[in-house]
Amino acid sequence: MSTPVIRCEGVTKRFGATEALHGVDLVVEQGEVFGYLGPNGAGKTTTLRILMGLTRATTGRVELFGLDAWRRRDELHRRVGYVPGDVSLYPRLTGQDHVDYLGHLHGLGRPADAVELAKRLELDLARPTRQLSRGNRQKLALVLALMTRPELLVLDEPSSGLDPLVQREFHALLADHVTQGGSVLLSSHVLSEVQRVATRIGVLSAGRVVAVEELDALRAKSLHHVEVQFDGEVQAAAFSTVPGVRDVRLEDHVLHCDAPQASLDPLLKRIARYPVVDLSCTEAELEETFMAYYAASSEGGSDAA
Ligand SMILES: Nc1ncnc2c1ncn2[C@@H]1O[C@H](COP(=O)(O)OP(=O)(O)OP(=O)(O)O)[C@@H](O)[C@H]1O
Repeated sequence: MSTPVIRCEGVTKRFGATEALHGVDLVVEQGEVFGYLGPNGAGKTTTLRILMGLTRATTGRVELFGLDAWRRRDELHRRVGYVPGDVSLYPRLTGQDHVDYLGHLHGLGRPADAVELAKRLELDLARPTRQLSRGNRQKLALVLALMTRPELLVLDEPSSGLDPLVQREFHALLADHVTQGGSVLLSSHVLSEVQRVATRIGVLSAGRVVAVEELDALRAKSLHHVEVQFDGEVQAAAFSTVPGVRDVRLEDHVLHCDAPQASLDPLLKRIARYPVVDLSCTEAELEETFMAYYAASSEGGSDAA
């Protein structure tokens, strides 16, 4: 197997009395789009800053392409494009000035890619950055990260300020990056932001990775809302005992419950034991499935952690 693009083992990070990370293990393989999910304060930004060599892990092993993320950070910066959550730009310089400066640092001259990328994201490179909205600053940071054609993109909540059409183009850019052999780590506090692009997700809760899952596996667990009207009295226990079925409620002979795909067949067989008047079954949003499985483990991931 090839060397992972990212490998974290037992990573802890202490800020004085606060321990932000308590033994993070994470592996991202080449060609993956990995969604790093967690509530505010869970430690996502801290992990990303450690990966970028901007701060040092208190303990543990952190490697990019098999190289130590802290000791080899200068060399690694040339291979990684990073978009932080709070983009810092020179206020008086235009987007094009930033492009030219970074192009010069990377020995790229005047990178034509940047103009094309800006066009795709509908960004005007001629304006001084102090005039740019939050979304446009994010777009410029993305252009700057992508124009050097990095092997890995590390993105901290990258699309939160982008409108839906631009988000679609942004996802297409990520897909192009992966087609060309690149990899992506993107953090977010909502699944909906990463579900269209990520192939795997890791869930960070209060400084610990509590789950890593293929997105397809999460889809297979996808909850269905089931509602059944019976012709007479039934007992909740008849349905709550079906494995996987959750949140069983009975109101006036109407059953409401949630069931993952795998539980639908046994649940329907149980329902069929009673006279049914009406029935509906609708698939929940993936975000809802995600919250149902991980909300409990994500509680307590606040800034007070
Ligand atoms: N420089 C610092 N000094 C002290 N505490 C810090 C520092 N940076 C982060 N923390 C603390 O570490 C924890 C994790 O913060 P971090 O910013 O990594 O979380 P996050 O998951 O990125 O949250 P958000 O989604 O709100 O950006 C928080 O409790 C935060 O207050």
